Amino acid sequence: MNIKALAVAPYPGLGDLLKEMSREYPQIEMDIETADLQEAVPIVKRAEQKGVEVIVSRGGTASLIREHVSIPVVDIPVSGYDMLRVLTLVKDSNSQVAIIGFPNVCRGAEAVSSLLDFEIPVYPIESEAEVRSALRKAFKKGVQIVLGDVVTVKTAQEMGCHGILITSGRESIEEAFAEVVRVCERERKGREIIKLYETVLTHDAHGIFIADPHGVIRYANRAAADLLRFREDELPGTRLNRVSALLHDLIRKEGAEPAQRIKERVWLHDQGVQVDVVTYRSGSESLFIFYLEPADHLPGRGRAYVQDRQATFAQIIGSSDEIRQTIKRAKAFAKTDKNIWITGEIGSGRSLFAQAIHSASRRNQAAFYRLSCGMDDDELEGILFGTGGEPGLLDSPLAGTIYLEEIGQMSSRLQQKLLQKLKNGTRQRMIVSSSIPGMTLVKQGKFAQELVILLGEHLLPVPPLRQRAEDIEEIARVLIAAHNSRYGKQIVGLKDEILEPLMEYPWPGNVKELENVVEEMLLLTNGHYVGGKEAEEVLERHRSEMNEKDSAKRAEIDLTGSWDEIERRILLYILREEGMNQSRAANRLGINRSTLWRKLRDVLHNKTI
Ligand SMILES: Nc1ncnc2c1ncn2[C@@H]1O[C@H](COP(=O)(O)OP(=O)(O)OP(=O)(O)O)[C@@H](O)[C@H]1O
Repeated sequence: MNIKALAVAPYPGLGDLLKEMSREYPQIEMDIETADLQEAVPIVKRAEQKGVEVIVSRGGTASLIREHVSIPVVDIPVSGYDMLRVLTLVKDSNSQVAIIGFPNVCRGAEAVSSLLDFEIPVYPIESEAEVRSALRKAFKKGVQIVLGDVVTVKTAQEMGCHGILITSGRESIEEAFAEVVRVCERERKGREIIKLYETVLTHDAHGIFIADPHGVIRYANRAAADLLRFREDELPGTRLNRVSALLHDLIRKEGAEPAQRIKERVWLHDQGVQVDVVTYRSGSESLFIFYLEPADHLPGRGRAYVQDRQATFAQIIGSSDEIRQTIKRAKAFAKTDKNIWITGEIGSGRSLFAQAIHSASRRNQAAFYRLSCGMDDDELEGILFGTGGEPGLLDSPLAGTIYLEEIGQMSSRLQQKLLQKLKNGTRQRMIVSSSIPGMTLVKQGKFAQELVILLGEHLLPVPPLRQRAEDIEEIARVLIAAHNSRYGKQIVGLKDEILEPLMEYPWPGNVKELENVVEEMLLLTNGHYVGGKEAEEVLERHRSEMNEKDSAKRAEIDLTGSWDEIERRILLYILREEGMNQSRAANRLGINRSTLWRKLRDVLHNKTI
């Protein structure tokens, strides 16, 4: 094996000896530099960058180098022979002698001097800064000759005293060369083992990553990077809270109870994940090893609606003051962990706001569950509170935010149960929506006041579309762009003559209704602009349907006329009842969404109606 080494000799004579002796070790490719203490630092840093595997130096210079490089540093010892040589030299001198030096120099000095029956005081030092005061102490005691390292000798001479360098002889250098070979073999074996472990970890199907107590990721394998949606090389050095606030919370928990092994199920992006955190103690430091395993079966999934991709504030379109103020409030609420009560008309974007708040909150790595309180009471109870031993959403660590739509429809029995649960504390943030404000529901005797207070820690009224008519054009443009690609159209905008009636229409179904109107208009448009007769007719139909709404409500469904007319009334009645939500209407009618759309289109095309 060929070893790339650098020797830093603190005094020139050592450099010469190293050069001469390195010829006897052809496997060590050794560069030799002469530098003492600080002078050595830039030299060794450069050498490390160039791929030098080991550094050889002596005494204080070796110790200093060790602080600045991560490769091994071999210390040329001061052997018993070296001590013997120098002590023999000064033994018969009439002057008082002392040794001042780093531990490697002092080591053995006492043993050798006592063998020679030559009492010699020893002043050990740990750093260059201590040399002067050690010398002063020695001079006070009448010392005239000081034996030591380069720095000791230089300083003694500066202070007007004799200094004799304790040099390292051939035996010490042989010892150092043998150590270079041993250290390199050990390092290479260590590197091989690390490589082997890294290969195993890289190919492990589990996501594995390691974080330090400050939450900085030290290592991450490929599977972890995939689950966390980062590049493998981006993760080391990144703070865990930037990657996932939820996982970061786990180590905060682990930090509090270090003996425990943590097992949690969390929601990372669109994936349920089983997380195990093991604490590894390395010296005084604790490292957290995370094992991530994708978990396919998530409680509540399927029964409650878990949104995989969350909407964000960027998707809320509009530049009216009303919508801007609402977004501003909602963004401020997102920063807190308090429950939010959203009021607003059907289709006004309450659910969009709930999702955007979740996405901007610290819970965004956990799931957003959306449930309608209009569903069967027992089913809602099962999902929220658990059934058959399976925990409910309110006890599931997976749910970050639970959004309950139309909370006003919740039965008083479930209201009481939810109230009890909230009083005992839940892990989830609750967002609820209603068309009627909470306190009005209380006055109507439909809702428990205490629950309104607990769920409405923050109140977010979402304005109806008619109060922000200036947003209509902007929303319509985005809808047109989306539908163009869906229906293969090349529509580029709205004609001015349709914009005014669109802005004047009161939009009882709000943005949801606007979505339907624009979709209908677009389907009937053959040119490049939405407008003209067909578009006006679509709007006219909506207007007359809206006018019919009151009478239809009074008379329920008018059963006069042809079957087509009755079917059309039923379809529109159900659609309106479901807030113009086609999926829910189709569900209620027991037909699929495309059949509903086809029926609506036929009805709309039928000019006889
Ligand atoms: N400001 C907006 N910008 C863009 N799209 C919007 C905006 N507000 C609402 N929408 C869209 O309108 C539709 C209805 O919104 P959403 O479902 O959030 O309303 P809702 O008040 O929760 O009503 P519902 O209870 O009927 O679902 C959704 O497709 C939503 O993406």
